[in-house]
Amino acid sequence: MKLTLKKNAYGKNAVNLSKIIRHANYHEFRQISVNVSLEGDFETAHTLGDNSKILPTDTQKNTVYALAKEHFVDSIENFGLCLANHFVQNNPPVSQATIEITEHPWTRMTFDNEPHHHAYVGGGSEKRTTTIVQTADGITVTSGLKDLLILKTTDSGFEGYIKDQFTTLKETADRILATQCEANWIYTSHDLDFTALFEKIRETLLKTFAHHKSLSVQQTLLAMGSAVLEENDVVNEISLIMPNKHHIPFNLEQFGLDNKNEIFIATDEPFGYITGTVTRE
Ligand SMILES: O=c1[nH]c(=O)c2[nH]c(=O)[nH]c2[nH]1
Repeated sequence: MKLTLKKNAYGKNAVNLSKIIRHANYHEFRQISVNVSLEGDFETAHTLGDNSKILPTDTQKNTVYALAKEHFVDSIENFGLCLANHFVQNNPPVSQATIEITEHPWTRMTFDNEPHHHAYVGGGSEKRTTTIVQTADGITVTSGLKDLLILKTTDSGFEGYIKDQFTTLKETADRILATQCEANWIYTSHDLDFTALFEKIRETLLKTFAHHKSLSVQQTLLAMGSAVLEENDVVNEISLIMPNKHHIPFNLEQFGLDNKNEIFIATDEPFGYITGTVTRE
């Protein structure tokens, strides 16, 4: 029997790095987690144990720290582009480098409307993300956010669905809509103001979620993705993951009380899992 090694990749995950950028009048603090993954001509490492084409993952990790000194100065996208280019350009066996970066946000403490010089508060669950893929054919930049907790207390309903012998869910024209949103969008170029675009796209996602008269998570997901594409020529496609974090009205009638859509059980699991990709025709 002849067996072949198909797709293979290797790299270093969770290279956790923090950086102080000392400006004249304040310290900027950044914290990121980097995954490096290389693909290419690594068959003989698997078949013969010949490591002559292998750049050790330990070296990959060191490269992230070393290049951060000069090159992690603004967006995670620009740092990712620098890393991907380094691995492809300096290692002939590498045909594809994939760099994933997650940024853990820190914001400066503010007292009497004045940001403190060097003290920070963690940014909560939300994280900014990017994935850079570089091959001989080109570079793709996919950016996004994850663990963005958003909720609205009205302008959301869910009615008119299939009912069968197992249906117990009550139709509602007024419910809580809550999700832990992940979004990933693909840029048409790798020469952009990534931070300004991130802020703009995040704002569009939030604004659309807030203003949409939601008949379902599915409908809101499409509205959010469509708004991003309509407002940003430099985005080709966006994928959204919007788990439905249920808040179920609690039965107060058992205590002779009327629940006017005020008291809910917040349930973590199970949760609805709604995903979708919106693209240009
Ligand atoms: O917006 C929703 N979409 C569904 O598909 C669904 N299913 C469900 O039980 N509740 C909801 N809500």
